[in-house]
Amino acid sequence: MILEIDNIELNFGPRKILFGIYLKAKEGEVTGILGRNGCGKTSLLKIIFGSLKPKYKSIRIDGKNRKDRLFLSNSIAYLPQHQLLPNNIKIEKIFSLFNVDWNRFTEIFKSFKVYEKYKVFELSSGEIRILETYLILNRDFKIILLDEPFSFIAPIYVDIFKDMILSKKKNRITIITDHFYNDVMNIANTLYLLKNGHSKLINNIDDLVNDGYLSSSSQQK
Ligand SMILES: Nc1ncnc2c1ncn2[C@@H]1O[C@H](COP(=O)(O)OP(=O)(O)OP(=O)(O)O)[C@@H](O)[C@H]1O
Repeated sequence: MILEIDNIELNFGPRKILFGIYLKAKEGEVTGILGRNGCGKTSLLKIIFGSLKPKYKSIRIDGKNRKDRLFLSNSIAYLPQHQLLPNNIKIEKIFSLFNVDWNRFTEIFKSFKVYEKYKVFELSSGEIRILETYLILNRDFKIILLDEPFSFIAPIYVDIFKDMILSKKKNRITIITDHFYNDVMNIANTLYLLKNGHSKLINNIDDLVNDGYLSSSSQQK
Protein backbone atom coordinates (compact mmCIF):
# COMPACT_ATOMS: atom_id res chain seq x y z
CA MET A 1 0.00 0.00 0.00
CA ILE A 2 1.23 3.50 -0.84
CA LEU A 3 -0.26 6.71 0.52
CA GLU A 4 0.40 9.96 -1.32
CA ILE A 5 -0.73 13.42 -0.41
CA ASP A 6 -0.30 16.63 -2.40
CA ASN A 7 -2.12 19.69 -3.77
CA ILE A 8 -2.86 20.84 -0.23
CA GLU A 9 -3.89 24.34 0.52
CA LEU A 10 -4.46 25.03 4.20
CA ASN A 11 -5.12 28.54 5.44
CA PHE A 12 -6.13 29.82 8.85
CA GLY A 13 -7.72 33.19 8.14
CA PRO A 14 -5.18 35.19 6.14
CA ARG A 15 -2.32 32.86 7.10
CA LYS A 16 -1.19 30.35 4.51
CA ILE A 17 0.04 27.29 6.42
CA LEU A 18 0.47 24.52 3.83
CA PHE A 19 0.61 25.01 0.06
CA GLY A 20 3.49 23.01 -1.43
CA ILE A 21 3.24 19.52 0.05
CA TYR A 22 4.12 16.21 -1.52
CA LEU A 23 4.44 13.25 0.80
CA LYS A 24 4.65 9.59 -0.10
CA ALA A 25 4.45 6.92 2.60
CA LYS A 26 4.87 3.21 1.87
CA GLU A 27 3.68 0.12 3.68
CA GLY A 28 6.56 -1.53 5.55
CA GLU A 29 8.33 1.78 6.01
CA VAL A 30 8.45 4.56 8.57
CA THR A 31 8.00 8.05 7.14
CA GLY A 32 9.29 10.88 9.33
CA ILE A 33 8.22 14.52 9.27
CA LEU A 34 10.37 17.20 10.88
CA GLY A 35 9.95 20.94 11.06
CA ARG A 36 10.05 23.92 13.35
CA ASN A 37 7.21 24.77 15.73
CA GLY A 38 4.16 25.98 13.89
CA CYS A 39 5.24 24.79 10.42
CA GLY A 40 2.14 22.60 10.04
CA LYS A 41 3.16 19.05 11.03
CA THR A 42 0.12 18.42 13.23
CA SER A 43 -2.14 20.03 10.64
CA LEU A 44 -0.77 17.72 7.96
CA LEU A 45 -1.41 14.63 10.10
CA LYS A 46 -4.95 15.84 10.83
CA ILE A 47 -5.57 16.39 7.11
CA ILE A 48 -4.42 12.83 6.37
CA PHE A 49 -6.57 11.47 9.23
CA GLY A 50 -9.53 13.48 7.99
CA SER A 51 -10.25 15.57 11.08
CA LEU A 52 -9.04 18.84 9.49
CA LYS A 53 -10.46 20.01 6.19
CA PRO A 54 -8.14 22.19 4.10
CA LYS A 55 -9.28 24.28 1.15
CA TYR A 56 -7.77 21.72 -1.25
CA LYS A 57 -6.17 18.34 -0.86
CA SER A 58 -5.42 15.24 -2.85
CA ILE A 59 -4.96 11.99 -0.96
CA ARG A 60 -4.31 8.82 -2.94
CA ILE A 61 -4.02 5.26 -1.74
CA ASP A 62 -2.42 2.98 -4.30
CA GLY A 63 -3.04 5.68 -6.89
CA LYS A 64 -6.79 5.95 -6.16
CA ASN A 65 -8.13 9.30 -5.10
CA ARG A 66 -9.67 9.26 -1.61
CA LYS A 67 -12.24 11.99 -1.11
CA ASP A 68 -13.65 10.38 2.05
CA ARG A 69 -12.26 11.13 5.48
CA LEU A 70 -9.86 8.27 6.15
CA PHE A 71 -10.76 7.86 9.82
CA LEU A 72 -14.22 6.72 8.75
CA SER A 73 -12.63 3.74 7.01
CA ASN A 74 -11.45 2.25 10.32
CA SER A 75 -8.03 1.52 8.85
CA ILE A 76 -6.18 4.50 10.30
CA ALA A 77 -5.16 5.40 13.86
CA TYR A 78 -3.89 8.76 15.05
CA LEU A 79 -1.94 9.47 18.21
CA PRO A 80 -2.64 13.18 18.68
CA GLN A 81 -0.27 15.58 20.37
CA HIS A 82 -2.76 16.15 23.17
CA GLN A 83 -4.41 13.65 25.49
CA LEU A 84 -6.50 11.07 23.69
CA LEU A 85 -7.94 9.09 26.62
CA PRO A 86 -10.81 10.44 28.71
CA ASN A 87 -9.82 11.06 32.34
CA ASN A 88 -12.60 9.21 34.12
CA ILE A 89 -12.23 5.76 32.66
CA LYS A 90 -10.46 2.82 34.34
CA ILE A 91 -7.25 1.57 32.75
CA GLU A 92 -8.50 -2.04 32.65
CA LYS A 93 -11.62 -0.85 30.82
CA ILE A 94 -9.53 0.96 28.21
CA PHE A 95 -7.53 -2.17 27.44
CA SER A 96 -10.71 -4.16 27.02
CA LEU A 97 -12.28 -1.46 24.79
CA PHE A 98 -9.15 -1.32 22.64
CA ASN A 99 -8.94 -5.13 22.70
CA VAL A 100 -5.29 -4.94 23.73
CA ASP A 101 -3.75 -7.45 26.14
CA TRP A 102 -3.07 -5.92 29.56
CA ASN A 103 -0.68 -8.67 30.68
CA ARG A 104 1.52 -8.28 27.63
CA PHE A 105 1.63 -4.53 28.25
CA THR A 106 2.70 -4.96 31.89
CA GLU A 107 5.36 -7.51 30.91
CA ILE A 108 7.06 -4.62 29.11
CA PHE A 109 5.97 -1.76 31.38
CA LYS A 110 6.21 -3.57 34.75
CA SER A 111 5.68 -0.50 36.92
CA PHE A 112 2.17 -0.09 35.41
CA LYS A 113 0.88 -3.33 37.00
CA VAL A 114 -0.48 -1.42 40.00
CA TYR A 115 -2.58 0.85 37.76
CA GLU A 116 -5.03 -1.78 36.50
CA LYS A 117 -7.91 -0.45 38.65
CA TYR A 118 -6.83 3.19 38.47
CA LYS A 119 -8.53 5.85 36.40
CA VAL A 120 -6.64 7.81 33.74
CA PHE A 121 -6.50 11.06 35.75
CA GLU A 122 -4.58 9.26 38.52
CA LEU A 123 -1.57 8.74 36.22
CA SER A 124 1.09 11.28 35.32
CA SER A 125 0.90 12.93 31.89
CA GLY A 126 3.94 10.94 30.74
CA GLU A 127 2.36 7.69 31.95
CA ILE A 128 -0.84 8.52 30.06
CA ARG A 129 1.27 9.17 26.97
CA ILE A 130 2.91 5.74 27.33
CA LEU A 131 -0.50 4.07 27.55
CA GLU A 132 -1.83 5.95 24.54
CA THR A 133 1.21 5.25 22.38
CA TYR A 134 1.17 1.56 23.30
CA LEU A 135 -2.56 1.26 22.55
CA ILE A 136 -2.24 2.94 19.15
CA LEU A 137 0.78 0.84 18.15
CA ASN A 138 -0.78 -2.42 19.26
CA ARG A 139 -4.02 -2.28 17.32
CA ASP A 140 -4.37 -3.64 13.89
CA PHE A 141 -4.48 -0.55 11.69
CA LYS A 142 -3.03 -0.21 8.20
CA ILE A 143 -2.01 3.42 8.69
CA ILE A 144 -0.58 4.80 11.92
CA LEU A 145 -0.03 8.53 12.50
CA LEU A 146 2.13 9.44 15.50
CA ASP A 147 2.29 13.06 16.62
CA GLU A 148 5.19 13.55 19.05
CA PRO A 149 5.22 10.11 20.69
CA PHE A 150 8.70 10.71 22.18
CA SER A 151 8.40 14.23 23.51
CA PHE A 152 7.03 13.58 27.00
CA ILE A 153 8.53 10.26 28.03
CA ALA A 154 11.79 8.98 29.53
CA PRO A 155 14.59 7.86 27.17
CA ILE A 156 14.20 4.19 28.13
CA TYR A 157 10.57 4.28 26.96
CA VAL A 158 11.53 6.12 23.78
CA ASP A 159 13.84 3.20 22.98
CA ILE A 160 11.11 0.66 23.73
CA PHE A 161 8.69 2.48 21.41
CA LYS A 162 11.28 2.87 18.67
CA ASP A 163 11.81 -0.91 18.72
CA MET A 164 8.03 -1.46 18.77
CA ILE A 165 7.46 0.86 15.79
CA LEU A 166 10.15 -1.02 13.82
CA SER A 167 8.91 -4.48 14.81
CA LYS A 168 5.35 -3.60 13.72
CA LYS A 169 6.06 -1.58 10.59
CA LYS A 170 5.99 -4.51 8.15
CA ASN A 171 2.30 -4.54 7.29
CA ARG A 172 1.45 -0.92 7.85
CA ILE A 173 2.23 2.63 6.87
CA THR A 174 3.76 4.52 9.80
CA ILE A 175 4.04 8.30 9.73
CA ILE A 176 5.75 10.00 12.66
CA THR A 177 6.62 13.52 13.67
CA ASP A 178 8.62 14.57 16.72
CA HIS A 179 11.14 17.21 17.79
CA PHE A 180 13.46 14.39 18.92
CA TYR A 181 14.87 14.43 15.41
CA ASN A 182 17.65 11.92 16.13
CA ASP A 183 15.09 9.34 17.22
CA VAL A 184 12.94 10.04 14.17
CA MET A 185 15.98 9.81 11.88
CA ASN A 186 17.02 6.50 13.52
CA ILE A 187 13.81 4.76 12.53
CA ALA A 188 12.62 6.61 9.41
CA ASN A 189 13.13 5.10 5.96
CA THR A 190 12.04 8.37 4.39
CA LEU A 191 12.26 11.80 5.94
CA TYR A 192 10.55 15.08 5.03
CA LEU A 193 11.12 18.57 6.34
CA LEU A 194 8.22 21.02 6.41
CA LYS A 195 9.26 24.61 5.88
CA ASN A 196 7.43 27.70 4.61
CA GLY A 197 4.38 25.64 3.72
CA HIS A 198 6.41 23.19 1.61
CA SER A 199 7.71 19.67 2.12
CA LYS A 200 11.23 18.69 1.18
CA LEU A 201 12.78 15.26 1.04
CA ILE A 202 15.75 15.01 3.42
CA ASN A 203 18.71 12.75 2.69
CA ASN A 204 21.02 13.45 5.60
CA ILE A 205 21.66 15.66 8.60
CA ASP A 206 23.52 18.22 6.44
CA ASP A 207 20.23 18.93 4.64
CA LEU A 208 18.64 19.76 7.99
CA VAL A 209 21.42 22.24 8.76
CA ASN A 210 21.30 23.78 5.28
CA ASP A 211 17.54 24.20 5.57
CA GLY A 212 17.85 25.93 8.93
CA TYR A 213 16.14 23.20 10.99
CA LEU A 214 19.36 22.45 12.91
CA SER A 215 22.24 24.71 13.82
CA SER A 216 25.70 23.58 12.73
CA SER A 217 26.63 23.16 16.42
CA SER A 218 23.85 20.60 16.96
CA GLN A 219 25.17 18.73 13.94
CA GLN A 220 28.53 18.26 15.69
CA LYS A 221 27.03 16.82 18.92
N1 LIG B 1 -7.37 25.84 14.70
C1 LIG B 1 -6.46 26.74 14.34
N2 LIG B 1 -6.81 28.02 14.14
C2 LIG B 1 -5.91 28.95 13.75
N3 LIG B 1 -4.60 28.68 13.55
C3 LIG B 1 -4.19 27.42 13.77
C4 LIG B 1 -5.10 26.39 14.16
N4 LIG B 1 -4.41 25.22 14.28
C5 LIG B 1 -3.13 25.53 13.98
N5 LIG B 1 -3.00 26.83 13.66
C6 LIG B 1 -1.78 27.51 13.24
O1 LIG B 1 -1.22 26.75 12.19
C7 LIG B 1 0.18 26.67 12.33
C8 LIG B 1 0.58 25.21 12.23
O2 LIG B 1 0.14 24.52 13.41
P1 LIG B 1 0.53 23.02 13.68
O3 LIG B 1 -0.06 22.65 15.00
O4 LIG B 1 0.16 22.22 12.51
O5 LIG B 1 2.12 23.14 13.77
P2 LIG B 1 3.22 22.08 14.21
O6 LIG B 1 4.25 22.06 13.14
O7 LIG B 1 2.58 20.78 14.56
O8 LIG B 1 3.82 22.79 15.51
P3 LIG B 1 4.51 22.18 16.84
O9 LIG B 1 5.79 21.53 16.43
O10 LIG B 1 4.73 23.39 17.68
O11 LIG B 1 3.52 21.21 17.45
C9 LIG B 1 0.55 27.31 13.65
O12 LIG B 1 1.19 28.54 13.40
C10 LIG B 1 -0.76 27.54 14.35
O13 LIG B 1 -0.79 28.80 14.98
